[in-house]
Amino acid sequence: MVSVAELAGVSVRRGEKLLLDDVNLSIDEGQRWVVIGPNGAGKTTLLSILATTLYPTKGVVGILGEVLGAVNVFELRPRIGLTSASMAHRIPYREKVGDVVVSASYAINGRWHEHYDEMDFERAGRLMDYFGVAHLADRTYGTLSEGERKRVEIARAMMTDPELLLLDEPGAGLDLGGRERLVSTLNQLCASPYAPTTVLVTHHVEEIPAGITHALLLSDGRAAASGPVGEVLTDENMSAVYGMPLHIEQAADGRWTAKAAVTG
Ligand SMILES: Nc1ncnc2c1ncn2[C@@H]1O[C@H](COP(=O)(O)OP(=O)(O)OP(=O)(O)O)[C@@H](O)[C@H]1O
Repeated sequence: MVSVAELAGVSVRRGEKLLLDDVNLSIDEGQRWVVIGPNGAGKTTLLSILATTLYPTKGVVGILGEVLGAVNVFELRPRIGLTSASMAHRIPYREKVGDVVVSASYAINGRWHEHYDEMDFERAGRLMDYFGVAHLADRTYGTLSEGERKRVEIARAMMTDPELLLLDEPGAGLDLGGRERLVSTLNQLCASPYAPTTVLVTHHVEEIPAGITHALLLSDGRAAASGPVGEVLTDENMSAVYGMPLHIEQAADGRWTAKAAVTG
């Protein structure tokens, strides 16, 4: 197995607070991970480390064969695709959708005078097609619905053909239709042998695509459980982390549901 990310004894401290506390994690090529846990558990902090935008206070982080702190992160970042609320906020509202996607090859927000090859435009076109936003190529990003934006952001994150794809709460703020379209897109992506190793952060088990293979359950900065998704998303683990009796189920089509367990 080729390692894509390896965290050994990783802690992040800010003042008195431990945002991550001695986290160990090993992500291999081809795996599809979900990171789940209550508000403030450290999910975004963990994703920022994987995105190389945050360094740990303690511990060692290996990403794509390089050690964080001993590598030029600007060379590493094009190999990592990221969608997150803070990335999305940096996309100019007046930028055309086609330019939002193609400009990822220069790792910039907003086109200026860069030169793009025909191949860049072809790839952007194929990705917009794949994520169902090709018809929006000439619209400005600011005029899109939340669901359309999320799919454009994922197409953009895939533009550099990343080896690691990080998706931070892509379902946040979507209505039922938008969420279902997104899950269906992610199902397709996770099932593809050509898709990069993926790490998805979500609050809702209903948003976990069927092809997810592994899960990390974070609680108060610590890894409460990690490993194959079926072994991590159990009634016992989820109830302990959320502090209430929960019942978790995976349907035959791979979709997960969670609800309060009926007691008494
Ligand atoms: N600079 C900072 N100083 C102190 N505490 C911080 C700082 N940055 C983040 N935190 C705290 O660290 C904890 C983890 O934050 P993080 O955003 O990683 O959690 P999360 O699991 O992504 O949360 P959510 O589900 O609410 O998005 C939170 O309690 C947050 O308030």
